[in-house]
Amino acid sequence: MKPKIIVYKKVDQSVLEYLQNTCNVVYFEQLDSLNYPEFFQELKDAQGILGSGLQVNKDFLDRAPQLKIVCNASVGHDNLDLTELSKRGIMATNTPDVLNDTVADTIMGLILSTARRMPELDQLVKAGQWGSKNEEKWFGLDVHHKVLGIIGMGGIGSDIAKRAHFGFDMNILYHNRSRNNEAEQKYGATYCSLEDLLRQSDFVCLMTPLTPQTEKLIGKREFELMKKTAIFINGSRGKTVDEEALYHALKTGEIYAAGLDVFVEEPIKKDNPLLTLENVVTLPHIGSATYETRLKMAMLAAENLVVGLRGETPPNQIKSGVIA
Ligand SMILES: NC(=O)C1=CN([C@@H]2O[C@H](COP(=O)(O)OP(=O)(O)OC[C@H]3O[C@@H](n4cnc5c(N)ncnc54)[C@H](OP(=O)(O)O)[C@@H]3O)[C@@H](O)[C@H]2O)C=CC1
Ligand SMILES: O=CC(=O)O
Repeated sequence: MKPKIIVYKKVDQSVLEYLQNTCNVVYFEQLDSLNYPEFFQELKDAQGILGSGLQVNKDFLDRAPQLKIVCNASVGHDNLDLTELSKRGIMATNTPDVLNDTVADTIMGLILSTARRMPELDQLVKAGQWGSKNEEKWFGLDVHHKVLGIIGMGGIGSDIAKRAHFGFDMNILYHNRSRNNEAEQKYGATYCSLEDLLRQSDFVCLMTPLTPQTEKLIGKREFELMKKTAIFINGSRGKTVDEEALYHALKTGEIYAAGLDVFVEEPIKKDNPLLTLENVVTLPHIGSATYETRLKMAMLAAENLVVGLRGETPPNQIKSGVIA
């Protein structure tokens, strides 16, 4: 008999067909309060789940006694309690690398749109406020030849560095817990302490995973260390930043602007004060969201699931109990 699995996010038909070759697939295009009861009913005898974002913790796993594998269609896996999964002998997988270029493109978009204030000026033009020829108040900041500090020079960070180095002649600083020799050699990236990076960078780009060590990694003190003309970009997870401190830094001119793809609460609440600021460019967590890349991620997650349920080691197994 084919093992029962649940896919809990919208995926391409080709991914479903691939999974259906070896699995009995229960498909939820998306989960909401209406179909949660049905989802948890199905979970009781499911051996695998595939999707992204569900908090897979002790309570969840208590409701999934047959589970053998949890496949994130994302590279981030802060939604998974790896210790609890490991205790129960349940495999966990993610989808690294296939999204690096796409996320790096998004980050470059945030860098350019914050520095050159594109969304703000777009609104102005559409509102019929392009009164005079060219106003100094529309000026922004250069990107080329500036210093880009990348906190989290991993797969995505390296692809951001590549674009910034070859495309924009930027000087790259980075901070990790360990050195990234490849980024140093290929993109001339210079390793430095977090403090030095914050002081020297024109653009500070946060690209670490969310872990206990990176939660609120950037807060009041870190914004104080940044240049007044610094632009802060967050492509990691909302909780890596103290959002109140970020609001204060933007509101008081401690930093120039921010480009944010991720937030503490997603979807962001309408009354979040960050949304009142002109010097913030927001995106709805769409770093990897192109048709091509989302298909690759879903297919990779499906391959991990099929291999894992065959009793073999999936290509992107996350080390048990290890946080990033
Ligand atoms: N906005 C979006 O749509 C997307 C967001 N993401 C987020 O980006 C994150 C990174 O993805 P990816 O590049 O593939 O991951 P990688 O594991 O390839 O890179 C992560 C980097 O962060 C560094 N890092 C980890 N912990 C710390 C720390 N405490 N202090 C400083 N550096 C640290 C690591 O280096 P070292 O181990 O040496 O410290 C590594 O270089 C994901 O976990 C996810 O949260 C990913 C995809 C899309
Ligand atoms: O946020 C997206 C991811 O892949 O992680």
